[in-house]
Amino acid sequence: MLDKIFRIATRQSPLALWQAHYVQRRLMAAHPGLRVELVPMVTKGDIILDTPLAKVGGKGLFVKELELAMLENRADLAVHSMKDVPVAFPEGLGLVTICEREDPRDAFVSNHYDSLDALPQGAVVGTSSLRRQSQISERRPDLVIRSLRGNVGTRLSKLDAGDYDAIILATAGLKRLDLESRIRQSLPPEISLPAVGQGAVGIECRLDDSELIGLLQALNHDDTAICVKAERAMNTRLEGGCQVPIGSFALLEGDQLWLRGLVGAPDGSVMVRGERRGPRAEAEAMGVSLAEELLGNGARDILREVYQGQPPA
Ligand SMILES: NCc1[nH]cc(CCC(=O)O)c1CC(=O)O
Repeated sequence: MLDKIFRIATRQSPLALWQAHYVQRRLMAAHPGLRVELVPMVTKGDIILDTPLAKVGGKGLFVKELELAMLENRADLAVHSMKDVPVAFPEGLGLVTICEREDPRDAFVSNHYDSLDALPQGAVVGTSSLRRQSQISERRPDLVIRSLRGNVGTRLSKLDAGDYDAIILATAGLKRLDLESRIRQSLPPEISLPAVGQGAVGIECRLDDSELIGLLQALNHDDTAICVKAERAMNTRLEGGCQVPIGSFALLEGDQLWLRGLVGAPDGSVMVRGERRGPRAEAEAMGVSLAEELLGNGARDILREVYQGQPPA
Protein backbone atom coordinates (compact mmCIF):
# COMPACT_ATOMS: atom_id res chain seq x y z
CA MET A 1 0.00 0.00 0.00
CA LEU A 2 2.75 2.45 0.91
CA ASP A 3 4.50 2.39 -2.47
CA LYS A 4 1.31 3.31 -4.28
CA ILE A 5 0.44 6.93 -5.03
CA PHE A 6 -3.20 7.97 -4.94
CA ARG A 7 -3.94 10.65 -7.53
CA ILE A 8 -6.59 13.33 -7.02
CA ALA A 9 -8.00 14.76 -10.26
CA THR A 10 -8.79 18.42 -9.69
CA ARG A 11 -9.75 21.60 -11.47
CA GLN A 12 -7.38 24.48 -11.01
CA SER A 13 -9.64 27.16 -9.60
CA PRO A 14 -8.48 28.27 -6.16
CA LEU A 15 -11.56 26.70 -4.56
CA ALA A 16 -11.12 23.36 -6.35
CA LEU A 17 -7.44 23.31 -5.38
CA TRP A 18 -8.31 24.13 -1.77
CA GLN A 19 -10.74 21.21 -1.68
CA ALA A 20 -8.27 18.80 -3.28
CA HIS A 21 -5.52 19.85 -0.86
CA TYR A 22 -7.96 19.47 2.03
CA VAL A 23 -8.69 15.86 1.06
CA GLN A 24 -4.99 15.19 0.46
CA ARG A 25 -4.14 16.57 3.90
CA ARG A 26 -6.91 14.64 5.65
CA LEU A 27 -6.07 11.36 3.90
CA MET A 28 -2.41 11.66 4.86
CA ALA A 29 -3.31 12.58 8.44
CA ALA A 30 -5.65 9.61 8.76
CA HIS A 31 -3.15 7.22 7.17
CA PRO A 32 0.43 8.25 8.01
CA GLY A 33 2.83 7.35 5.22
CA LEU A 34 0.14 7.31 2.54
CA ARG A 35 1.20 9.04 -0.68
CA VAL A 36 -1.38 11.34 -2.27
CA GLU A 37 -0.78 13.74 -5.13
CA LEU A 38 -2.82 16.20 -7.18
CA VAL A 39 -3.45 15.89 -10.92
CA PRO A 40 -4.56 19.39 -12.01
CA MET A 41 -6.79 19.48 -15.09
CA VAL A 42 -8.58 22.02 -17.27
CA THR A 43 -12.28 21.31 -17.87
CA LYS A 44 -14.70 22.68 -20.48
CA GLY A 45 -16.50 24.57 -17.73
CA ASP A 46 -13.28 26.46 -17.01
CA ILE A 47 -12.79 27.43 -20.65
CA ILE A 48 -16.30 28.62 -21.55
CA LEU A 49 -16.74 31.53 -19.18
CA ASP A 50 -18.84 34.03 -21.07
CA THR A 51 -22.02 31.99 -21.57
CA PRO A 52 -24.62 31.17 -18.92
CA LEU A 53 -23.89 27.64 -17.69
CA ALA A 54 -27.38 26.44 -18.57
CA LYS A 55 -26.72 27.19 -22.24
CA VAL A 56 -23.47 25.24 -22.53
CA GLY A 57 -24.47 22.01 -20.82
CA GLY A 58 -24.60 22.79 -17.13
CA LYS A 59 -22.47 22.10 -14.13
CA GLY A 60 -21.66 18.60 -15.40
CA LEU A 61 -19.11 20.35 -17.60
CA PHE A 62 -16.85 20.76 -14.60
CA VAL A 63 -17.06 17.10 -13.64
CA LYS A 64 -16.98 15.08 -16.86
CA GLU A 65 -13.29 15.41 -17.57
CA LEU A 66 -12.31 14.47 -14.05
CA GLU A 67 -14.50 11.38 -14.38
CA LEU A 68 -12.88 10.41 -17.67
CA ALA A 69 -9.46 10.63 -16.01
CA MET A 70 -10.59 8.18 -13.32
CA LEU A 71 -12.14 5.79 -15.84
CA GLU A 72 -8.93 5.85 -17.90
CA ASN A 73 -6.86 5.30 -14.78
CA ARG A 74 -5.04 8.63 -15.03
CA ALA A 75 -6.39 9.52 -11.60
CA ASP A 76 -7.96 7.64 -8.68
CA LEU A 77 -10.30 10.08 -7.03
CA ALA A 78 -11.98 13.44 -7.58
CA VAL A 79 -13.11 15.96 -5.00
CA HIS A 80 -16.30 17.89 -5.64
CA SER A 81 -18.41 20.62 -4.11
CA MET A 82 -21.51 18.54 -3.53
CA LYS A 83 -23.71 21.20 -4.99
CA ASP A 84 -21.99 20.81 -8.37
CA VAL A 85 -22.27 17.02 -8.53
CA PRO A 86 -24.94 15.82 -10.98
CA VAL A 87 -27.46 13.27 -9.72
CA ALA A 88 -26.13 10.39 -11.84
CA PHE A 89 -22.63 8.93 -12.18
CA PRO A 90 -21.03 7.14 -15.10
CA GLU A 91 -20.95 3.34 -14.90
CA GLY A 92 -18.14 2.24 -12.59
CA LEU A 93 -17.87 5.50 -10.63
CA GLY A 94 -19.68 6.65 -7.53
CA LEU A 95 -19.67 8.98 -4.59
CA VAL A 96 -18.13 7.12 -1.67
CA THR A 97 -17.44 9.78 0.96
CA ILE A 98 -18.99 13.05 2.10
CA CYS A 99 -16.91 15.24 4.42
CA GLU A 100 -18.18 17.46 7.21
CA ARG A 101 -20.18 20.39 5.96
CA GLU A 102 -18.85 23.95 6.19
CA ASP A 103 -21.32 26.81 6.76
CA PRO A 104 -24.11 26.12 4.21
CA ARG A 105 -25.51 29.66 4.03
CA ASP A 106 -25.47 32.07 1.15
CA ALA A 107 -23.51 35.26 1.78
CA PHE A 108 -24.43 38.82 0.89
CA VAL A 109 -21.29 40.65 -0.24
CA SER A 110 -21.20 44.38 -0.89
CA ASN A 111 -18.82 47.29 -0.59
CA HIS A 112 -21.56 49.75 0.33
CA TYR A 113 -24.49 48.02 2.02
CA ASP A 114 -24.78 45.95 5.18
CA SER A 115 -27.63 43.68 4.20
CA LEU A 116 -30.05 42.68 1.50
CA ASP A 117 -32.74 44.82 3.12
CA ALA A 118 -30.43 47.85 3.20
CA LEU A 119 -30.07 47.93 -0.59
CA PRO A 120 -31.74 50.97 -2.19
CA GLN A 121 -34.65 50.57 -4.60
CA GLY A 122 -33.52 49.20 -7.96
CA ALA A 123 -30.03 48.22 -6.82
CA VAL A 124 -28.13 45.74 -8.99
CA VAL A 125 -27.37 42.30 -7.52
CA GLY A 126 -25.03 39.83 -9.21
CA THR A 127 -25.78 36.12 -9.32
CA SER A 128 -26.22 33.52 -12.05
CA SER A 129 -28.05 31.13 -9.76
CA LEU A 130 -31.78 30.88 -10.48
CA ARG A 131 -32.25 29.71 -6.90
CA ARG A 132 -30.65 32.84 -5.45
CA GLN A 133 -32.32 35.08 -8.01
CA SER A 134 -35.75 33.64 -7.23
CA GLN A 135 -35.50 34.04 -3.47
CA ILE A 136 -33.97 37.51 -3.58
CA SER A 137 -36.59 38.70 -6.06
CA GLU A 138 -39.38 37.33 -3.90
CA ARG A 139 -38.17 39.43 -0.98
CA ARG A 140 -37.13 42.45 -3.02
CA PRO A 141 -38.96 42.53 -6.38
CA ASP A 142 -37.48 45.96 -7.08
CA LEU A 143 -33.89 44.71 -7.33
CA VAL A 144 -32.24 44.16 -10.70
CA ILE A 145 -30.54 40.77 -10.99
CA ARG A 146 -27.56 40.60 -13.34
CA SER A 147 -25.64 37.51 -14.42
CA LEU A 148 -22.30 36.90 -12.69
CA ARG A 149 -19.95 34.06 -13.58
CA GLY A 150 -16.37 33.02 -13.04
CA ASN A 151 -14.60 31.73 -9.98
CA VAL A 152 -14.95 33.38 -6.59
CA GLY A 153 -12.03 35.77 -7.11
CA THR A 154 -13.32 36.88 -10.50
CA ARG A 155 -16.78 37.52 -9.07
CA LEU A 156 -15.36 39.64 -6.27
CA SER A 157 -13.30 41.70 -8.69
CA LYS A 158 -16.41 42.38 -10.78
CA LEU A 159 -18.10 43.66 -7.62
CA ASP A 160 -15.07 45.79 -6.79
CA ALA A 161 -15.05 47.20 -10.33
CA GLY A 162 -18.50 48.65 -9.60
CA ASP A 163 -20.52 46.38 -11.90
CA TYR A 164 -22.91 45.49 -9.06
CA ASP A 165 -24.16 46.98 -5.80
CA ALA A 166 -23.93 43.54 -4.18
CA ILE A 167 -23.35 39.92 -5.10
CA ILE A 168 -24.37 36.63 -3.52
CA LEU A 169 -21.81 33.87 -2.99
CA ALA A 170 -21.59 30.73 -0.91
CA THR A 171 -20.22 31.37 2.58
CA ALA A 172 -18.31 28.07 2.42
CA GLY A 173 -16.26 29.09 -0.60
CA LEU A 174 -15.40 32.47 0.93
CA LYS A 175 -14.33 30.89 4.21
CA ARG A 176 -12.17 28.31 2.49
CA LEU A 177 -10.40 31.02 0.51
CA ASP A 178 -9.88 33.20 3.59
CA LEU A 179 -12.28 35.79 2.25
CA GLU A 180 -14.78 35.63 5.08
CA SER A 181 -14.13 39.30 5.85
CA ARG A 182 -15.96 40.18 2.62
CA ILE A 183 -19.27 38.88 3.99
CA ARG A 184 -21.64 41.63 5.11
CA GLN A 185 -24.59 39.37 5.91
CA SER A 186 -24.97 35.62 6.18
CA LEU A 187 -28.37 34.91 4.72
CA PRO A 188 -30.36 32.57 6.99
CA PRO A 189 -32.14 29.65 5.30
CA GLU A 190 -35.44 31.49 5.82
CA ILE A 191 -34.22 34.19 3.43
CA SER A 192 -32.12 32.07 1.08
CA LEU A 193 -32.53 28.32 1.30
CA PRO A 194 -29.18 26.87 0.22
CA ALA A 195 -28.59 24.64 -2.79
CA VAL A 196 -28.58 20.88 -2.47
CA GLY A 197 -25.27 19.88 -0.89
CA GLN A 198 -24.01 23.45 -0.46
CA GLY A 199 -20.97 23.64 1.78
CA ALA A 200 -20.22 19.92 1.64
CA VAL A 201 -17.29 18.30 -0.15
CA GLY A 202 -17.75 14.85 -1.68
CA ILE A 203 -15.29 12.30 -3.02
CA GLU A 204 -15.86 10.21 -6.13
CA CYS A 205 -13.82 7.20 -7.18
CA ARG A 206 -13.95 3.90 -9.08
CA LEU A 207 -16.38 1.59 -7.30
CA ASP A 208 -14.05 -1.41 -7.73
CA ASP A 209 -11.22 0.37 -5.88
CA SER A 210 -11.97 -1.20 -2.51
CA GLU A 211 -8.57 -0.26 -1.09
CA LEU A 212 -9.16 3.45 -1.68
CA ILE A 213 -12.81 3.25 -0.59
CA GLY A 214 -11.62 1.75 2.69
CA LEU A 215 -9.06 4.52 3.20
CA LEU A 216 -11.64 7.21 2.46
CA GLN A 217 -14.03 6.03 5.15
CA ALA A 218 -11.97 7.93 7.72
CA LEU A 219 -13.05 11.18 6.02
CA ASN A 220 -16.76 10.43 5.91
CA HIS A 221 -19.01 12.52 8.17
CA ASP A 222 -22.19 10.57 8.83
CA ASP A 223 -24.45 13.48 9.79
CA THR A 224 -23.47 15.49 6.73
CA ALA A 225 -23.87 12.44 4.50
CA ILE A 226 -27.42 11.83 5.79
CA CYS A 227 -28.42 15.46 5.26
CA VAL A 228 -27.00 15.59 1.75
CA LYS A 229 -28.67 12.28 0.93
CA ALA A 230 -32.08 13.73 1.83
CA GLU A 231 -31.40 16.89 -0.19
CA ARG A 232 -30.22 14.95 -3.21
CA ALA A 233 -33.17 12.57 -3.06
CA MET A 234 -35.47 15.58 -3.23
CA ASN A 235 -33.55 17.04 -6.15
CA THR A 236 -33.48 13.73 -8.02
CA ARG A 237 -37.24 13.28 -7.69
CA LEU A 238 -37.70 16.82 -9.01
CA GLU A 239 -35.38 15.89 -11.89
CA GLY A 240 -33.37 18.92 -10.92
CA GLY A 241 -31.00 19.35 -13.83
CA CYS A 242 -28.06 21.67 -14.28
CA GLN A 243 -29.46 25.13 -13.57
CA VAL A 244 -32.59 25.09 -11.45
CA PRO A 245 -34.48 27.35 -9.02
CA ILE A 246 -34.42 24.65 -6.35
CA GLY A 247 -33.33 24.99 -2.73
CA SER A 248 -32.98 22.03 -0.40
CA PHE A 249 -31.50 22.05 3.07
CA ALA A 250 -31.50 19.42 5.82
CA LEU A 251 -30.50 19.74 9.46
CA LEU A 252 -30.10 16.98 12.03
CA GLU A 253 -31.43 17.61 15.51
CA GLY A 254 -30.32 14.51 17.36
CA ASP A 255 -31.87 11.62 15.50
CA GLN A 256 -34.47 13.84 13.84
CA LEU A 257 -33.95 15.15 10.37
CA TRP A 258 -35.53 18.44 9.33
CA LEU A 259 -35.63 18.89 5.58
CA ARG A 260 -36.79 22.07 3.91
CA GLY A 261 -37.29 22.48 0.18
CA LEU A 262 -38.44 25.08 -2.29
CA VAL A 263 -38.95 25.59 -5.98
CA GLY A 264 -39.37 29.16 -7.18
CA ALA A 265 -40.17 30.97 -10.38
CA PRO A 266 -36.95 32.73 -11.44
CA ASP A 267 -38.60 36.14 -10.99
CA GLY A 268 -39.77 35.27 -7.49
CA SER A 269 -43.44 35.69 -8.36
CA VAL A 270 -44.30 32.12 -7.34
CA MET A 271 -42.62 30.17 -4.54
CA VAL A 272 -43.49 26.63 -3.54
CA ARG A 273 -42.16 25.61 -0.12
CA GLY A 274 -42.42 22.51 2.00
CA GLU A 275 -40.75 20.64 4.82
CA ARG A 276 -40.47 17.23 6.42
CA ARG A 277 -39.42 16.03 9.86
CA GLY A 278 -38.60 12.41 10.54
CA PRO A 279 -36.03 9.88 11.74
CA ARG A 280 -32.63 10.01 10.05
CA ALA A 281 -33.08 6.49 8.76
CA GLU A 282 -35.79 7.82 6.45
CA ALA A 283 -33.69 10.59 4.88
CA GLU A 284 -34.14 9.51 1.28
CA ALA A 285 -37.84 8.70 1.59
CA MET A 286 -38.39 12.14 3.11
CA GLY A 287 -36.61 13.77 0.18
CA VAL A 288 -38.76 11.91 -2.31
CA SER A 289 -42.03 12.62 -0.53
CA LEU A 290 -41.20 16.31 -0.10
CA ALA A 291 -40.40 16.54 -3.81
CA GLU A 292 -43.76 14.97 -4.65
CA GLU A 293 -45.57 17.43 -2.43
CA LEU A 294 -43.76 20.35 -4.10
CA LEU A 295 -44.54 19.00 -7.58
CA GLY A 296 -48.21 18.75 -6.68
CA ASN A 297 -48.23 22.29 -5.28
CA GLY A 298 -47.01 24.00 -8.44
CA ALA A 299 -43.33 23.08 -8.78
CA ARG A 300 -44.09 20.98 -11.86
CA ASP A 301 -45.27 24.02 -13.81
CA ILE A 302 -42.36 26.17 -12.68
CA LEU A 303 -39.78 23.56 -13.64
CA ARG A 304 -41.40 22.82 -16.99
CA GLU A 305 -41.19 26.48 -17.87
CA VAL A 306 -37.56 26.78 -16.75
CA TYR A 307 -36.50 23.68 -18.70
CA GLN A 308 -38.12 24.96 -21.89
CA GLY A 309 -35.41 27.56 -22.08
CA GLN A 310 -32.60 25.04 -21.53
CA PRO A 311 -31.02 22.20 -23.47
CA PRO A 312 -31.30 18.76 -21.83
CA ALA A 313 -28.52 18.08 -19.29
N1 LIG B 1 -21.35 27.08 -8.20
C1 LIG B 1 -20.00 27.34 -7.84
C2 LIG B 1 -19.66 26.90 -6.46
N2 LIG B 1 -19.62 25.59 -6.16
C3 LIG B 1 -19.30 25.48 -4.81
C4 LIG B 1 -19.14 26.75 -4.30
C5 LIG B 1 -18.76 27.07 -2.93
C6 LIG B 1 -19.12 26.38 -1.75
C7 LIG B 1 -19.78 25.07 -1.66
O1 LIG B 1 -21.01 24.99 -1.74
O2 LIG B 1 -19.07 24.08 -1.42
C8 LIG B 1 -19.36 27.67 -5.35
C9 LIG B 1 -19.27 29.13 -5.30
C10 LIG B 1 -20.52 29.85 -4.94
O3 LIG B 1 -21.64 29.37 -5.15
O4 LIG B 1 -20.40 30.97 -4.44
